[in-house]
Amino acid sequence: MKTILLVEDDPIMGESLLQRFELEGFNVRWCHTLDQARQAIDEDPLAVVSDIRLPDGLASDWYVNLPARVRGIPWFFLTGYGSVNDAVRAVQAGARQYLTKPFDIEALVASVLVATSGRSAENDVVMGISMAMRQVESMLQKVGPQRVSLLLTGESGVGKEVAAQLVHRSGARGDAPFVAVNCAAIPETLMEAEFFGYEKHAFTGAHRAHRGYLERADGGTLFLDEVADLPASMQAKLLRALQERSFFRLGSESVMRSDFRVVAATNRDLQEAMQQGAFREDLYYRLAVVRVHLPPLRERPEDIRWLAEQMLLQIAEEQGAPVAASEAFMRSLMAQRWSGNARELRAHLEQAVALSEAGILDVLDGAPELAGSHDRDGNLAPLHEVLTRAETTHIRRALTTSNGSIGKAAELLGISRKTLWEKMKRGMIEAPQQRVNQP
Ligand SMILES: Nc1ncnc2c1ncn2[C@@H]1O[C@H](COP(=O)(O)OP(=O)(O)OP(=O)(O)O)[C@@H](O)[C@H]1O
Repeated sequence: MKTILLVEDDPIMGESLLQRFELEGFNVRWCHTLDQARQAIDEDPLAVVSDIRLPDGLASDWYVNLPARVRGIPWFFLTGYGSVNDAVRAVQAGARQYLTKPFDIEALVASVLVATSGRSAENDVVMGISMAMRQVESMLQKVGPQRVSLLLTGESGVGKEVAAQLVHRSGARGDAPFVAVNCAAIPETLMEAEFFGYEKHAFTGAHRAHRGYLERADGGTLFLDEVADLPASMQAKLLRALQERSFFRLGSESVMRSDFRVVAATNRDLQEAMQQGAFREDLYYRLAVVRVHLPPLRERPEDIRWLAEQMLLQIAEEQGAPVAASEAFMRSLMAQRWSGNARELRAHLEQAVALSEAGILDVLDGAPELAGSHDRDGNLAPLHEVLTRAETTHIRRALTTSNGSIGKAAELLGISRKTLWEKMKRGMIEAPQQRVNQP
């Protein structure tokens, strides 16, 4: 049974939380004192929602002294203004989040739902909780096991690769390969060799044989990102290989066979590319047996909070240290447009965590450029220094969001490529390495 432990001595607050969580289908065990809670915690609830100050003591003191296994349950603390420090201490010891009263019940419910779905259901939501993304996700799960070709469309950073991986997981054996190829990042001269592989001595510099992407994807998924960037010659060769399900390594005459599913992705308008003759129609129909469009984040604001919470959990796991965000911080995220979509959100969160104290995110961390607004003696820094720092931070953020592409970053920033170059040179900012292909 999905039980939530609610520890709250205020009868009105307790009653409304009880009703709200029951509405979500949870069974709620409501305790009014710490003493009652100490007994109820042994019933292994899915999550705990607890006030800090209770008639018989501080819930945060109780929490920090619990064994790690119990602290690993998702705990949410509700605090009045006076007990924020206690809540922060609890978060540092592993609690999921604290919300300052008066808080938004919907926000608490959304966070609890995210935290508990990961523990109870095998089929977690992966793409988003908005209606649009739920439809996307159910479509992906439906086509998963069918091994038909799939074309994912949507702006840069919306999560097309995440979608491709979901399809891969829902269709293939657990250990089947997922080979991701960024078609825009491979020089045209190397393309054939990278896709089809080559034999030793096939060309000058081929010191040993090499398995191409098609071969490596055998039994699994070949993910062709930025597929619109495939040059015409490669489009023709790829089409042939897909149709015949076979190909030759460069320098070899023996036919290679490889059985894989193709998932292609593009942020460009392929219809237009076809009309202009830049993309082959026959290849399009080969790739787009099913077409799924991922809408931009600004069209589904209800996913922002959900995504941010997923990402903060991932970041905390990667860093091996707890991360928690205040409600004000979450609201500041929801107020932004995220033209770089999930990728921009992720970059923003990583930066906020890096600049935060002990992984606790508050509104100021959402504007990290202000972090250096005082010198060591506490004096205000000159305006030009603060502005320069803000500019540098923001340019770095755009470059991360654009995956290192200067053209895209300039577009996001609303300045010309040349201006961006100049600013990067002046601020000694280097573009991060573009992600090439990760097998
Ligand atoms: N549903 C999600 N949950 C968690 N993280 C996500 C989700 N969707 C996207 N992200 C994160 O956002 C970033 C961009 O996602 P992804 O690479 O899938 O976008 P994309 O649409 O393939 O971008 P591009 O078109 O530029 O290749 C990644 O860091 C990814 O982990």
